[in-house]
Amino acid sequence: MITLKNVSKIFNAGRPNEFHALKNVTLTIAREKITVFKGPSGSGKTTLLSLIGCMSRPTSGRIFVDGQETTSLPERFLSDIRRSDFGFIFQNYNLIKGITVLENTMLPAYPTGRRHAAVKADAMRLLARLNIDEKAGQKVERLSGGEQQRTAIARALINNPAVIIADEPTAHLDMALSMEFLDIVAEFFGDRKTILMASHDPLVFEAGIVHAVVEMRDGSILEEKQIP
Ligand SMILES: Nc1ncnc2c1ncn2[C@@H]1O[C@H](COP(=O)(O)OP(=O)(O)OP(=O)(O)O)[C@@H](O)[C@H]1O
Repeated sequence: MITLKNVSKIFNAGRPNEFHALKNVTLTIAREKITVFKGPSGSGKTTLLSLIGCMSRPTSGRIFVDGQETTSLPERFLSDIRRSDFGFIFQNYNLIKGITVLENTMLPAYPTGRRHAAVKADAMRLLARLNIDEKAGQKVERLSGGEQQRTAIARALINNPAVIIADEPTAHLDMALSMEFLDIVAEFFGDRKTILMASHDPLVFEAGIVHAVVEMRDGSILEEKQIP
């Protein structure tokens, strides 16, 4: 379970361009469920996901991941948690050009100190399950959009994190590939992982696999809907 208590984020505090991106957000996110954050551009979805994923810190408020308060941890513990507990799928995939699908998939595992051969075997297994193992040796810049997405999914899974964070995962995909992404989410993550997605895309927030939709507006939560 992930809990946020009175979480606020102010950018450029004390300057003329001070901006309150999140205002006193209190929220409980169920474990092993799929939660989608929707809302207009600028409503705070990405800011919220980056705070939950320990990529930045709130200006005030507290965040707990499975009972552990992440907001009080020093940076070096925070980066350990970020690596072990969270997998990230970014809107533009953030794959590293010039290296292969396999190397991109293995990257988040390097700082964990796991044996190279074991990580490679896991990466190849994931790529095979995602039906992209034939491209393992190919540099990522030559992949199609759907293949880049599947590489990003494999990379997000390599450390077997409990939580997957996907920010606008279908933004660059056509309808068929967006549906494929949702099928992969249902098949791979099912009820074993906590999935948090930010999306404008009705295909995502109206998908049958989604358990909760949190609607955001101007840095606050407008509505929280549990889908039976
Ligand atoms: N580093 C920053 N400095 C200043 N303002 C920022 C910074 N990061 C985000 N913001 C502002 O905070 C607000 C919320 O941004 P955020 O990216 O969380 O919105 P979003 O709901 O994810 O939007 P989108 O759907 O367009 O991705 C925006 O107005 C944005 O300009």
